[in-house]
Amino acid sequence: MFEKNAVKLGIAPIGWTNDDLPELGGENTFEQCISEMALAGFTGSEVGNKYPRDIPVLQKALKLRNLEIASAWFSAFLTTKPFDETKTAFLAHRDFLYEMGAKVIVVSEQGYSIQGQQETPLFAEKPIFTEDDWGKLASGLNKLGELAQEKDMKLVYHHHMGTGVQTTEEINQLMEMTDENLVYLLYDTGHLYFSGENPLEVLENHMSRIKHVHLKDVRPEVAKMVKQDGLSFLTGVKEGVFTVPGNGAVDFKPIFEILAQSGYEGWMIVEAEQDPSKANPFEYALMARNYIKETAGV
Ligand SMILES: O=C1C[C@@H](O)[C@H](O)[C@@H](O)C1=O
Ligand SMILES: [Co+2]
Repeated sequence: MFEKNAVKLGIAPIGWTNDDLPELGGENTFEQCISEMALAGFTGSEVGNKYPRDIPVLQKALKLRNLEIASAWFSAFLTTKPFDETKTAFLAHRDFLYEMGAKVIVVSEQGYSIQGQQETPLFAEKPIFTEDDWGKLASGLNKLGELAQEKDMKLVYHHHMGTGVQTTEEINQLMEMTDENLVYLLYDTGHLYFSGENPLEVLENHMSRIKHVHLKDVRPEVAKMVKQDGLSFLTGVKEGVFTVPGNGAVDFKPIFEILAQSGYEGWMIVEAEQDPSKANPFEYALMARNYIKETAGV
């Protein structure tokens, strides 16, 4: 399957403490979270709201557990705010990640996004970008991609439910409109499945630009309920739409095969936001680790 040492496996803190819904996992500490990640067999993580921002403190806590920072989420507002506002915030984020040794920067456009709105129906009210929005987004991302390149880092774009870049068509458009040497793609299995896309089609279309992977699974009955009952993204999360790979409807076997055959190198991050009082994060982290070993051989 994968070449030896080609991929590194991480897990996002969002299963322990959820930045979008701070009431989920408020009781879980930073130390518990990173200790359980390491104990479950992961060597990397993204950054959550409980992580110390003091670089030496964070580095020491991670080193003790043989963990690295793979990346962290950045919200861009290229369609709705002056470019310089996003640029200033991006530079601070980039420099923090650079100091932490990360090689990729996760960026998602949040202009007009409904992902953080508790009551807005996800499928009915998803934003659709105008030509002007697309132009601002593409040129802004190219500029941010250049800033990432200054530090020998890569900008990886996170397509996301409830945003203007969600569907296969929108991902294709973004990839066409941006510079292939400046803007790369984060491939998130769960968002594609939830949206009703074919995850394999997106993988095959854009393999050469995929430089970061989120392994997220979906409980199909909850996804169906969110669509039929006009629920919001966050209600879907609270109801358990997402879970760890192997516990839902996404077929990971062909996904791992294509990634491996294409020579993918980089992080695969398990990312399963769900209510930790219903889905014990350590138990689910172990389930994910075992499933990846069995299915992907890493
Ligand atoms: O990468 C991600 C970060 C989260 O904040 C987001 O809402 C989640 O769904 C995701 O895929
Ligand atoms: Co993700």
